Amino acid sequence: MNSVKPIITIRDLRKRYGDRYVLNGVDLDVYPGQIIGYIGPNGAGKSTTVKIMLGLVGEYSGEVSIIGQSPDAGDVEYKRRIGYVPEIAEMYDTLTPREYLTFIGELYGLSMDEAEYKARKLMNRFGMEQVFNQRIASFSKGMKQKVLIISSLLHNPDILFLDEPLSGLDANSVMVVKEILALLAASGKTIFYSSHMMDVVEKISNRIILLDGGRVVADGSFEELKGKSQEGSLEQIFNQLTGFNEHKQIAEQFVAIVRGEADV
Ligand SMILES: Nc1ncnc2c1ncn2[C@@H]1O[C@H](COP(=O)(O)OP(=O)(O)OP(=O)(O)O)[C@@H](O)[C@H]1O
Repeated sequence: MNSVKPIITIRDLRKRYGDRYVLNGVDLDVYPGQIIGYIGPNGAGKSTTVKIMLGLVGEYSGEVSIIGQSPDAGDVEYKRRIGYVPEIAEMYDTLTPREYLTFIGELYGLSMDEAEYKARKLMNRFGMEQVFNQRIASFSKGMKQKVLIISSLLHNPDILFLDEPLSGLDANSVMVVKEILALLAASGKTIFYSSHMMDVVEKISNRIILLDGGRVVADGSFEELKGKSQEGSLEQIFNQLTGFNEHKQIAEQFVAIVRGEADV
């Protein structure tokens, strides 16, 4: 790995909202071809880090370099080499996939014909040829998710940022998308995968980064993380490393309150 240059470098990244630091000195080197499972408790700072890398959040301290460029340098050229699937997407429901994907493709520098041609073919691969000209508003959650995945890949990006990309997908589609990610990584693309689905992260990532309280608290392959912990599954390792073991107690109190049985 060491002879290859990192495609993403982060040094002592800090970010605060008001008086509160949500990132407390994050250091990372990410190499081409890696599938990074980026995990951490709610509010750990995962989205904030990704948004900083995408240039969507500024006013941070430390160094961030994506494909040799700083997101806050004002140069948007590197963004053409990035794809992004947000967790909650602003999709233009009144548009059809043909209109939406052509529009996104053009934003990324494709010609209209090229974008439409590619979008149609990708939609067909997802079994959505019949709805290419239907309004997105009428789509199921999984169908919308597939359109989003296509929109992030139309321009053949080098780095892909994915936030819960399998959300809403059926079991068959999950298998297809996991395979797509593995093939993309094998061809040298870098994938930054944020998810709370530990079983999926455990299987698809070749490197797992655990963020807690705005700091990287674990970084390594699943096997390496397992070696450092007494626990077996990534879910258990996550619980251990984030110091959480009261799930039963919280659940019992919650249900007792729901049932009107306890005053906790
Ligand atoms: N625009 C903002 N203004 C103020 N605080 C914010 C803002 N954006 C994020 N935060 C805070 O920063 C912290 C980290 O948020 P972030 O969304 O990065 O967490 P996350 O790890 O992605 O969480 P989740 O797993 O729930 O998506 C949270 O405490 C959140 O409330």
